[in-house]
Amino acid sequence: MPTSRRNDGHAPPPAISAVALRKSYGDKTVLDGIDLHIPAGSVFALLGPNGAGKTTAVKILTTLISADGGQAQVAGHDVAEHPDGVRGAIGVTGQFSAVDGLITGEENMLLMADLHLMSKREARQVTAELLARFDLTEAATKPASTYSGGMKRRLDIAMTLVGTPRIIFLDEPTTGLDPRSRHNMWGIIRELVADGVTVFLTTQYLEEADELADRIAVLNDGKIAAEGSADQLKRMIPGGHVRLRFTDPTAYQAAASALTEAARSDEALALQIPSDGSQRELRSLLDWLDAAGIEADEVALHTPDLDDVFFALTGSDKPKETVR
Ligand SMILES: Nc1ncnc2c1ncn2[C@@H]1O[C@H](COP(=O)(O)OP(=O)(O)OP(=O)(O)O)[C@@H](O)[C@H]1O
Repeated sequence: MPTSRRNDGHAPPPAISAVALRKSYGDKTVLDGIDLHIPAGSVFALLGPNGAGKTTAVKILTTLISADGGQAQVAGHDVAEHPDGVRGAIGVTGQFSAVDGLITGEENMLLMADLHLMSKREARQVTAELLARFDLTEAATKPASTYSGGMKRRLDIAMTLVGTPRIIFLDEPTTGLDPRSRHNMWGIIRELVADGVTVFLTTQYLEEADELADRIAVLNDGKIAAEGSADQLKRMIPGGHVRLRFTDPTAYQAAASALTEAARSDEALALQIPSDGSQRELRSLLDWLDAAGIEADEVALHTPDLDDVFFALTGSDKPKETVR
């Protein structure tokens, strides 16, 4: 579910925008002209298969590398012309965390506060507040190397928040976390957005984009293959169907001969009938089965999910076990 707040009905000015952004490594074009328009206070998810260029896009927008072409503005600053302005407005937690394992969580935080030129008193106060907010008070005096993966990610985000950035880049924030830690992280991201922070997220998890993002862009072959809300993307591709499964081969054959538009699976005694998932279509199918005296043992409705969209747009095969 999207998490951003929009109270006044007006489109807020973009927190991040890019036009025709390009980047190549040697003769490999990684970004082939991408446009972005990310309103302040929203969550944007950049999805793409491994190697699609997600991290490259994050690196350009966070001024770590420069683009070969195009323009980008972050927090109103041009990334090429005013990188310091961009850096002052953003927080970044990447796949390579800034956490130093040899020192304690608290010391990591104080170090960060030092980098932000805070007074000792302010540093201690901000550190205590953030450690409490991220449920790290108890572990504060233990070396960060002893933390679990979820605790390290929480510390990483807490360190990012020391400078109260208004725009946060999260490069695969939940990769490698167990489901509980992942859900905790989603809660943290929702809280950030509730405070008005803009979140630019890259993720390999379609469910994560579905849960958090107001808008999702699918990066493929250096271009944005599609962009929209999760619902808009799901509507872009066909794939909704009703699946009928039989145990009686005669009933299966009778249904298969009459329902000519159905895709057959003779081995599984199953039929897939294209459907928009509406009550009307479902009722007419069930009425027809009743009238014909055919009984299916299982009726299942499949509406396209983000997985279908992703696999359709990136041209990759959907793993067999997720085909329903
Ligand atoms: N410094 C570099 N020199 C040469 N090639 C690079 C460099 N950095 C990235 N690449 C290549 O650019 C492509 C995009 O990489 P990038 O890390 O942006 O992808 P990604 O979408 O973030 O992938 P993943 O999901 O695996 O993290 C890859 O083919 C990668 O090998």
